[in-house]
Amino acid sequence: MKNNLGTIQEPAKSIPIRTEVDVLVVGGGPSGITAAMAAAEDGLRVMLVESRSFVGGNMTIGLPILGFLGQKGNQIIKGLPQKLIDRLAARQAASEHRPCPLHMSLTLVEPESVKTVALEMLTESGVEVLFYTFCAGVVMNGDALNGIIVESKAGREAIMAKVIIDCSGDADVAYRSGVPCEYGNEQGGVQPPTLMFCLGGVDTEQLRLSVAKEPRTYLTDFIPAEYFGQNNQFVLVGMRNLVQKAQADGLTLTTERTILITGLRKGEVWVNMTRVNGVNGTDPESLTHGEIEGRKQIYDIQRYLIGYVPGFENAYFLKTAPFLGIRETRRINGLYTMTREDIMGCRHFDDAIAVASYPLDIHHPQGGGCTLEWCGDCYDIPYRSLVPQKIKNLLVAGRCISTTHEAMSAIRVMAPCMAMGEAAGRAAKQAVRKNIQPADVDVQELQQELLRKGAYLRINREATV
Ligand SMILES: Cc1cc2nc3c(=O)[nH]c(=O)nc-3n(C[C@H](O)[C@H](O)[C@H](O)COP(=O)(O)OP(=O)(O)OC[C@H]3O[C@@H](n4cnc5c(N)ncnc54)[C@H](O)[C@@H]3O)c2cc1C
Repeated sequence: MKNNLGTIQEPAKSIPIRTEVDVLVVGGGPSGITAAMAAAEDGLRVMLVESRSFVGGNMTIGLPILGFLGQKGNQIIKGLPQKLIDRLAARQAASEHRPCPLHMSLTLVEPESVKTVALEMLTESGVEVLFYTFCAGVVMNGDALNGIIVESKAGREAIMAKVIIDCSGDADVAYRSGVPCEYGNEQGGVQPPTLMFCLGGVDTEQLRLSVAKEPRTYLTDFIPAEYFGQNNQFVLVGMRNLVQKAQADGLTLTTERTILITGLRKGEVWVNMTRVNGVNGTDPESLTHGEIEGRKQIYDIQRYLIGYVPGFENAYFLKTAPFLGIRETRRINGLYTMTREDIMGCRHFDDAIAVASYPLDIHHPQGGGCTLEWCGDCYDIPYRSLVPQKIKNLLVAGRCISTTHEAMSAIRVMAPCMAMGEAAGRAAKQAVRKNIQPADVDVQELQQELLRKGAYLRINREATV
């Protein structure tokens, strides 16, 4: 509460039950899409509730998918996430997994196609998708959930489910049902959000060849200049000297670095350079401030790119992303909390359900800086980090699983989020079939199923085909 206006008593009332399902997935971002598809694979009744009018979450804001390849160059995310990429690639809407010295790999996707193709795959899997519906509460039964309460144009309704998978990114279901959650670092600071935007008319050939030929003028972070000589689709991070020059010339730029992502369409570049520190992604007033401030920053960033960066001379504004990109909010306390040491120690877990390799990548909650640290190989994501404390029939997948602030900065990228979603969906399916709780799922059986279905794990057990 930010004011002293007090509270009112909302009168208790009966609300209709919209439907009853076996598995309910809340949130249709990278983790929710694969969670729902996996849970529905052999006939369970699965519903996916999404507050927006499309699926994809942050896959629709102009970002490359990071995390398919590991630091040694091998592919570590396969299974359903790869199936989505294959389907997109068949429509020229995804690139191959391109190696990148900074990000390990990037997989470019066309945001509008993500919305269409992911929705097609969900409906083909038999998932009932419900758009324009926000999960606003929970229906508790002791330490279990009977369902959730949703708000929509139809008013307030309940959706009942045997197992719920929270893929909201913000742990909305977990938080509302009383799972203990953390927020940000020790001082409560979270990574800042970014309103992505897209420019057209960019000569990306001139951009990359300028960097390759004049590395001292166009200094890049971590990615050697030769890389740009050899790759025509890329993420460019750096040119700090140009940002400083533009700032000295009077432009307002809130980040220290230039971050550009080539689009799949010729001449398109997505810009990841707005930053609004201090936004709380779980508070509408703070989110609104983020949208207003992010939008305000675009004008000077555009002037900077056109005035200082080669290839942007004829660039023009195309569009902003459909919403402010939120990097970090709540994280659940689960049966195991992943730490920085797990990431940097390339830790193996007996209950591994996914393998990731993305570095620790913290956009500082204050200032415009960023810290990156690589472990040199891969680390496992344990099943226990998807199982929340306290509430029985709930699983969590995506960026809000049980990690520290630092570990979250590594596991948050979209390929591992999709792999977690697939594992959570398969675990939920097993829980419903056996009438057991997610915490009691036979993890070896889950791992076998993941391997059989094409996922990648570092365990030696052979998949029984
Ligand atoms: C600016 C920015 C840059 C990034 N850069 C990259 C990058 O380059 N590559 C990369 O791989 N990753 C990147 N990330 C990280 C990555 O995008 C996210 O961590 C990842 O998308 C998280 O996936 P998710 O499924 O957990 O959640 P999300 O992608 O956030 O999806 C959550 C979904 O749930 C829905 N939802 C939320 N609450 C409710 C509710 N109560 N009821 C119903 N629906 C709800 C939302 O509408 C959304 O569709 C970046 C993130 C940001 C913000």
